Parts: sequence; C-alpha cells; structure tokens
Amino acid sequence: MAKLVLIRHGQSQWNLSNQFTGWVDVDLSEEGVKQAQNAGKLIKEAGLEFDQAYTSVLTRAIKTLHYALEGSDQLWVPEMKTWRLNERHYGALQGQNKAEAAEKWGDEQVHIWRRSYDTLPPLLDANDEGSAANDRRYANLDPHIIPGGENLKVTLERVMPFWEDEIAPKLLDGKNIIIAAHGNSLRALSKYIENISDEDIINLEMATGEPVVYDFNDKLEVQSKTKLN
Ligand SMILES: O=C(O)[C@@H](CO)OP(=O)(O)O
Repeated sequence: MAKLVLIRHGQSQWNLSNQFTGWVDVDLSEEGVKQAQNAGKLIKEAGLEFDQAYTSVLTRAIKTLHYALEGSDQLWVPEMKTWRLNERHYGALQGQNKAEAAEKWGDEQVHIWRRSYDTLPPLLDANDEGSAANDRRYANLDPHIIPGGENLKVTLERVMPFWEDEIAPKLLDGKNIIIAAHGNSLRALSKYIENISDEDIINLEMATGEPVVYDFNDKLEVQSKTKLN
C-alpha cells in the first residue's frame, strides 16, 4: 500500500548557532544543504517514487524538499505549502540561545519548554515586531489562529486537520507522499501515526535531513517504519 516519507529539514543556521527557531524563517546551513542533497540520494537509492509533496511555508523545509526531490529526479512532483506544517511556534523564546536560556532559567525549565507535551513557552505578544501577524505569508489567516507560542499538543491540534483533510485521503487512495517539515511538527505527526503516549513522545527526536519511511496497509495502520541513512 501507500508509503509516507517524513523528512526534517537539513541543519539550519540557527540549529548550528543553537537558537530557538520556531516560526523564524532562517535558511539552511552549508551542512544542512549537504544533508538535504544526501536525503535525495538515499530516496533515489531506495527507489521511492512520490505522487504528492507537502511542506511548510518556511524556507528551510521548502529547500530541503526541493533538494530531496531534485536528488531523486522528481522535482516535477506536485507540491503544496501550508503553515499547518510549520515548526511549533516557540513564542518569546524565538531567537534566544538555548544554552544561555538554560543558564538563565535552569536546565530543567528549558527542558520542560522544549520537550513537555503540554507546557507552553513564554508567549510572544501580537504587537511584538517579531509576531507572525506582521508577516505577509500569514495574511490570509484569521488573526486569532496566529499563535503567540505553541506546545506540542497545540502543534498536533493544528497539524491534524491537514492530515485528515489532505494527507490521509491520498494515502488511502494509494498515493505515495513526502512531507518535508520540522522537528516538532513531525514529532506531532509521528505521535499520531504511531500512537505514542504523551509521556513517551518526550524521547522521540528527529535527525536533520534523515528520511523516515512509513508503509501503511489499506486501513492506514503502520506496517513498517524505516530510517534511511
Ligand atoms: O528551535 C526550534 O525551533 C526547535 C527545532 O530546532 O528546537 P527544539 O529541538 O529545541 O524544540
């Protein structure tokens, strides 16, 4: 039956400098470009062929998708971009260095902000100049939907409608799908797909630029999960 490939974007400039990123639109680092190109090679070697591609509205994921498709000779595959696949919004932590934040608030607090399922980060005010409300790419969204900060639970809640309406029907129709997105939007999706508990999802990490291949049966139950590396 259908295959789904999830790929976290290659290393970004702020992964490299260890800054909270969220919805800030930073580019791939040089290493990130190499990781994304290598993902394309691995996809080609595995013989994976896609019918539809999805990504977020953030440059690092879009470019990763394009490198992965180009490397597997499938740059022509139809693609759709949606804010629903964006990284979780990291609120007022966006832009801060993670090590400096741990010195300021303690390792435990920062770990809770980063990995607890339902604790929100400090929120960003809608009037803050860094708010997504000031960004043209979200102009068509109801301002009430634009987050000031998200935990994994809220991220999952805004990813799910896109899964239900767009992705699941295609998989049920036997279409092969690739999604290039972000560490936490993909952790949210994996939690749902693999039925991982609120406690256990804390331990799931996605490596940058590493394609993860799911095989589904015709009831959309996972038959296998393989990491390409
Ligand atoms: O900063 C972020 O947006 C994310 C992903 O890089 O970080 P973390 O892994 O700490 O949730």
